[in-house]
Amino acid sequence: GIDFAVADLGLAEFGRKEIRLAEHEMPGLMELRREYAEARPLHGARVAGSLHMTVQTAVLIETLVSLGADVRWVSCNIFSTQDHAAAATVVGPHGTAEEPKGVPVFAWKGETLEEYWWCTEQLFKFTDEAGNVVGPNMILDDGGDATLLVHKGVEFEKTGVVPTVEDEDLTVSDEYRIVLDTLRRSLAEDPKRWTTVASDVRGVTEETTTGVHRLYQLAEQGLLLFPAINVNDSVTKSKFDNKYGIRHSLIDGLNRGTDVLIGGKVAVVCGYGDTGKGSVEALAGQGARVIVAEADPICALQALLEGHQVARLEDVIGQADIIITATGNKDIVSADLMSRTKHQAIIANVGHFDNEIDMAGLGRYPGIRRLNIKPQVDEWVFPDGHSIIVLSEGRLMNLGNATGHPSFVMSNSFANQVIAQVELFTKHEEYNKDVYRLPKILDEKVARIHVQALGGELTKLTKDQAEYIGVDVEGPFKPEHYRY
Ligand SMILES: O=C(Nc1ccc2nc(N3CCOCC3)sc2c1)c1ccc(CN2C(=O)C=NC2=O)cc1
Repeated sequence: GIDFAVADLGLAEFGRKEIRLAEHEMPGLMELRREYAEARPLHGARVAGSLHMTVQTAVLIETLVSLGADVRWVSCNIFSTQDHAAAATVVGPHGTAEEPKGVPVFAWKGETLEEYWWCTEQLFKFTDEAGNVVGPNMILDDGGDATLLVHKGVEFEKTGVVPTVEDEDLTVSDEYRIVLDTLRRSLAEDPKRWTTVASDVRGVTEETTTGVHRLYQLAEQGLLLFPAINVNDSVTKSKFDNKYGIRHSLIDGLNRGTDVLIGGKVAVVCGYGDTGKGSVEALAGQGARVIVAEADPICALQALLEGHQVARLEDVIGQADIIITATGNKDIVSADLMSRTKHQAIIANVGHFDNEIDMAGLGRYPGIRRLNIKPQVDEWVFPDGHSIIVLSEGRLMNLGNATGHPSFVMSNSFANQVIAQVELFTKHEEYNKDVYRLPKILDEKVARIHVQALGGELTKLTKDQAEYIGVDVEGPFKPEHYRY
């Protein structure tokens, strides 16, 4: 039997139903299963995955398995696991709760940090045919925690010492102390463990900006232990996540959270990058009058040419019925600004991190009262009696008040992941210990599959036309620096 740690295998039946529905909305992954079914290019791959254990991720996992991979999985966030998806992934399409035949998953919603890092450590305990514990030879990462554990492990094996952090050394986070304790324990068991793991790993494919940033830092310091593919910067990943994912789930989150009519209202969107563009389009589509706040003159000009007023947040906050932050920056909406909103104005964040809205400052505002309406929806009442409705406690509301990106959007992201896993596993000799993006032709391949799935008919260039613009008939159609 397989090893695993999930909340409740009894949820597997529900999870399997939602996985089946999601497969229909994830044509990218299902097409890759068909295309690679024969070749099984990931036969022999042992993939350690650290990525939100959701219904969509279950489809990704089962795609890797159908391409021949052996997989172990954890979530990369202590709250993001959908327990029914985790259960269904362990049971598998042909197993039962009594006799699971799926994939070892170590994830449940609401893990403590100690549990989170214990789960992550389980990723590295594959067993080979002879029943020996072996490590992965591929990593699929989101945020870089699996990659971090290997790199820190190797670093401490080199010196033979895992630093003990003196309690008064407050600069070190509690989480880092947990990582050190995890490594100290594992080094005591086997002082060469992580060096062995690292030597087996052919490469890592990374999902998000945070993880990609960490990889570039390791590469710059010459510390990267294996090649990495930056999946985040595939056009069919980040632009689609940010623009089309948010365009869908911003409205979903607002409706589930407040059921407020958006038509006829004034919405202020801070930030007009891909996420802001998706947010503005969705709100304008519902009949809101949208005002954009932007620091970048190019993005601001784009907003104006789309017919939206561009103003400073502090000048228009009093007119706003709905305030959305999508800047990827911090300290966008202060408590003082929130004290000047209309009564029952709604504020929500869909930006990169959780620090766009100053929740700490709001909690310290003199005389403020917090009234919880329902999970992820709070009314904060100011001394003057007016209130503001805050969604997801200022954190990403598309996750807290809705269900994240829709399956079709994740199909694009995860098709890039599968292609990147196949690329690194089968051609790892062609890669140095550096960070790479997928070639544009593969980005286009992901797009082709999804165009076809939506019934689009691509126009074929004649040889003459292709030569005229200096491209191959089959692509790539744009230069590397092209901005879509
Ligand atoms: O982060 C994700 N999800 C998440 C869900 C709930 C949640 N609750 C939280 N808290 C904070 C403390 O107080 C209690 C509540 S944090 C948190 C995070 C997440 C990101 C990307 C994808 C990628 N993705 C999709 O978007 C769709 N399918 C996917 O795999 C998923 C989840």
